[in-house]
Amino acid sequence: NVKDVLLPPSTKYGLVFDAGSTHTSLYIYRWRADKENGTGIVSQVEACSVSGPGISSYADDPAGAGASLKPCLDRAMKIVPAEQQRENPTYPGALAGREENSSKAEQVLAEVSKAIGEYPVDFRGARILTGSEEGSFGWITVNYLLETLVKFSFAEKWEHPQDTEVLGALDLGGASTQITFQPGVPVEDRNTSVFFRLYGTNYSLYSHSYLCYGQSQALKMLLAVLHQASSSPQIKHPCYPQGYQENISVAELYDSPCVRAPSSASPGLVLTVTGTGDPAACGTAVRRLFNFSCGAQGPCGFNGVYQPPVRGQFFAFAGFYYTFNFLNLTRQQSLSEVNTTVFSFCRRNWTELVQSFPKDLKYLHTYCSVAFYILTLLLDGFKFNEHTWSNIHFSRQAANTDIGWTLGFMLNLTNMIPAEALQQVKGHQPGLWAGAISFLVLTIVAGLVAVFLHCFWKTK
Ligand SMILES: Nc1ncnc2c1ncn2[C@@H]1O[C@H](COP(=O)(O)OP(=O)(O)O)[C@@H](O)[C@H]1O
Repeated sequence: NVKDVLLPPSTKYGLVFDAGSTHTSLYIYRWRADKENGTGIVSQVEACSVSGPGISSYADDPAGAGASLKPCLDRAMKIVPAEQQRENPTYPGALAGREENSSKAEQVLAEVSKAIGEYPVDFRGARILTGSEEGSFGWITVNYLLETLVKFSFAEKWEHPQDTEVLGALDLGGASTQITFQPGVPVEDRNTSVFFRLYGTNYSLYSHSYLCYGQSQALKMLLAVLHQASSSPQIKHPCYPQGYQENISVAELYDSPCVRAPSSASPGLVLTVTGTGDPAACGTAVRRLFNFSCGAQGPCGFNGVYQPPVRGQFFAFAGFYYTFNFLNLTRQQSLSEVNTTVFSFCRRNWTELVQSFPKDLKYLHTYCSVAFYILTLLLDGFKFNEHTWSNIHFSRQAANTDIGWTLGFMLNLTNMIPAEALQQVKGHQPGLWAGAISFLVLTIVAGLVAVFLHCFWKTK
């Protein structure tokens, strides 16, 4: 078995931080050499949520970012056996985000590295992931976890993993969204082309990350569009439930580069946003966030970005999952059933919603907007249609492990998915084995910070 051969001789742990635009988590992974029990595949032990918002919110308080990680690091130290912390104390680190040269991001990174340095782990430094890496590592995670499922369900296929169709990955974060898949045609635009050689097989992927098209920023853009269409500080919001009302200042609404404030707007002005619960108008408003015309340069996603037609099965996770899960739409319902559910949800009034879902108040007012946003993004943006719709699997987890970039990042860092076919390495290059295994022994910490807000603040 491919994966068995690569395993370290005992249980190892890897820690990866994911500091997103809206939240931060520490993922604790474990893998073992034990053939009978789990055949050495990586599994997630725990995902610890750092209290408070994403580390990126700490751009003006880098020390606070370091301190915010401590409860999760303490938790990890309880899980990873003490002797392992000292014997195998290497934890590579990384920082998820966009702009490597943002000085604020660097400061946050430095503080975070300092905080991790106080723990008995060998921290290898954090770095910022590009949007394309975020998409690609998500794709590796999905396909690593799904291969495992194939192994157990379709032993035959496992013998010939190259016969198994890889899955595409759809990730909806707070600030950006990524689409990554293996198209049936050559990728014509080098900027969106990603190449991997895994287990001796070549994968030529399409991957693109759309900045500002994550869930939180999209909702902000939507509100800005509605504000600019209204001539008064009273904004009617067709995607918010009837009876829902909130106030937001012009300064808060335009605090990100995803939305450009009109010159006439005075920052101190407070806007009153009132829900009208009108699904048809909501759909129309959401479509205004996109430019769907492709121009002359061939197939595209949206805003003129090249994209070959979607192909194969897809996993849609993070923001794609949360809202669809809330609406009970993660069971492969048909597109028409999804539309009916979303329309009728959008017509429910706020008082009734609050009574029905008292535990979901944090996001309750957003579910209609986000449902329309997801439908528009997938159908008009990524160009799924009523036939390919059924190829999208809305999931948070596979094999008891959260789907996101962190696992793929760790697998890549620890070289757990080798580029070359295993027989070759095994048969002819024992030295590489020692190298691979000792590298595995150097466990992990990784990941920090989607630096959106920094970038935003920096560009301000
Ligand atoms: N339970 C939930 N219901 C609805 N939306 C959610 C829920 N949890 C998180 N979100 C939103 O989903 C989006 C994506 O989440 P996540 O992938 O954690 O973002 P990031 O990593 O960019 O912080 C964010 O905008 C976040 O606010």
